[in-house]
Amino acid sequence: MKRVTLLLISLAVIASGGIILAACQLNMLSQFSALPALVTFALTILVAWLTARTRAAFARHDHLRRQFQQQSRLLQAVLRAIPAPIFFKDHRGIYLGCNRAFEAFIGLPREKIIGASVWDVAPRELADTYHRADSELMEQGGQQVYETEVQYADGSRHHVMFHKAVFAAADGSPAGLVGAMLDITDRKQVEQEIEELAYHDNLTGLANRSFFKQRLTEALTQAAISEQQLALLFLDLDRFKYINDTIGHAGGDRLLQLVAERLSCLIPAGGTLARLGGDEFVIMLTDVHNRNELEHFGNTLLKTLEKPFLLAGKQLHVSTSIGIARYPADGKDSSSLLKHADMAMYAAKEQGRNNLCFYRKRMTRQAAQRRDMETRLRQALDQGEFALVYQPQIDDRNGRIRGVEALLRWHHPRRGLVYPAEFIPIAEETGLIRTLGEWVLRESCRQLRTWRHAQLPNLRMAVNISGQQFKQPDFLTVVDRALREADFDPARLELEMELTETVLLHNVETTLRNLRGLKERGISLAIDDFGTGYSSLSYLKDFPIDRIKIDRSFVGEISHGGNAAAIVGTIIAMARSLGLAVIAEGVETAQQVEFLRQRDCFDMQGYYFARPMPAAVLERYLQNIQTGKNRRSPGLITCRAGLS
Ligand SMILES: Nc1nc2c(ncn2[C@@H]2O[C@@H]3COP(=O)(O)O[C@H]4[C@@H](O)[C@H](n5cnc6c(=O)[nH]c(N)nc65)O[C@@H]4COP(=O)(O)O[C@H]3[C@H]2O)c(=O)[nH]1
Repeated sequence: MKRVTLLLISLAVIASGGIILAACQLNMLSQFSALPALVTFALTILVAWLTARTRAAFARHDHLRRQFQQQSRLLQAVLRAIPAPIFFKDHRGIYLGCNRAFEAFIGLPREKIIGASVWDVAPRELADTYHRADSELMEQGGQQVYETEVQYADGSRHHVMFHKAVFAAADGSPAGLVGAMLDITDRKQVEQEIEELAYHDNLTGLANRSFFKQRLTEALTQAAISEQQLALLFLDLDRFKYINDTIGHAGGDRLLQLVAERLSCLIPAGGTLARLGGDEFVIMLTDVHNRNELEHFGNTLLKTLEKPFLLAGKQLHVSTSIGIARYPADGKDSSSLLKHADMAMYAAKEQGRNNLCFYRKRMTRQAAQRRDMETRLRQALDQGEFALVYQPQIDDRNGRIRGVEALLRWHHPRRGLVYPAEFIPIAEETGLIRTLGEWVLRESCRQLRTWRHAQLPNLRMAVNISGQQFKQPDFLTVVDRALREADFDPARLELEMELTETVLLHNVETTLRNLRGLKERGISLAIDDFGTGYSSLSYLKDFPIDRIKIDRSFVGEISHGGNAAAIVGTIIAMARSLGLAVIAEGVETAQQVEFLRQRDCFDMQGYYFARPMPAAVLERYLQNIQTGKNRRSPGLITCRAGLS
């Protein structure tokens, strides 16, 4: 019993770390025990081994404790350094810890957060949402990621992405969750900007074409389900290109913004306004009941845009053309509706602008013809389908032909004779006018040379030059080539141009250089269609013009009362005071001739005297003049309309 007690004491001493003491005690034990020395030795070894292990265990435990403390400090430092709010909660949703960023988000110190629930730190509604999300995660396990907008304690709002994950207890059961909130406000902003760019027009802030098409497609689906009507109004500002050239691009942009603002105020609920590009706007109206309602709305738009715009302290008047297409009558999908509204808008322009027009099926046919004309026009020159006709210009004092105006005709293989009003605008749009214009210039010069060789009277040749040709930097080279080829006296060439502000303002330097160059060559210049459009008096003074042509629309109205007679009288008086020659075109009646005579305007051109005629017919006429057969009245110079 005594031995056993001693042994136990030894072991206890060894366990308490006293290895030498234990060895002494074992020694003592061996002294007054009867245990053999070998057993004593074995016991001593065992005790020593156990002692070493115990000490190692103590040391390891101590090391682990220190390591744990160090790691814990490191973890705290890492958490503190992370700018994103981080928190952890137990399975009941009680906060176990968080970092500084989370304290800033909640607006409470860590001590107050730990031990609290989400309802203690967030407004009730938000707390409910967070709790729902947390419970879901705890039930399903794994991870949870979602985006939401949150308000920080300082009042600032942020877009955040929550990343949450469940952590497990030692037995593997879910013990709680850890969450991090990544601030994605900047990314959201960039995304929004990209979306803005993708869906909105950045000049006006309105929907752009692709967004509009998307909205339209959705609205069409809806309209099909609810069997409702829908309408598109396609708006295009009249003469916007001219306005843009006149007031500059910054002014043009500002005008478009003002137009967008005015239109925005008129869009009813459910409607969408978009800018498709340039000066094209489109409005979609849903739940449309009848045509009258649309017409009324369209007229309101026209009137609203008619009111002057204030730009850089100046009033600017614009007008608009509107085309209307309806669902389901005029198209069932977004592309055809847009196309048809666009066609109707073109028709509105053709009908004199500042107008609205509903789509009709024949417009599709006309558009196809126009496209066909565009294609054919490109080949027509090579195929020799163009020809010039010549309309005499008369000196009414003696009935002599002073000159002729060369007018272009297109002998279309299927359609027959096509007049310039139909194809010149297309040639101008497509740029083909440059080649065509050069051909006209060369052909008219060549014709004049032929007449000279045929000993026919000296004539002046008036050739129409499009603004586009005139703007070309190599325009003078083209003129020189035509003159050289025809060995032609430039003094007998008169170039007629509609010198609109657009032509003159666009690239003023080239325009002036070309005008001076023509004058240096002795070519005279006339302003065509004077009084219409935007020809302004200042050009008469600033540019080297020789002659103005009074537009036939005024001449035609002379005897109908109204302003036309006064305008014609004023143009003649003004031309005279500026020392310019003047010719009246479109003279059709004896009254008109008389009116012009009384105002000392003797240069005339018009059906009263002669229609435009092919060169061969004109030659016969000129020969008759020489032989005295056509001396009586200028009115006798006739030509069947079919020839013109
Ligand atoms: N109602 C009426 N009309 C009359 C009368 N007398 C002449 N006309 C027509 O008036 C137009 C006069 O030509 P414009 O003012 O230069 O107007 C021309 C001109 O601006 C343009 N054009 C014609 N040929 C050319 C060309 O070779 N190049 C360019 N760039 N334009 C051309 O096309 C316009 C129309 O030419 P056209 O159809 O040949 O029409 C011609 C002519 O046939 C009349 O008494 N009554």
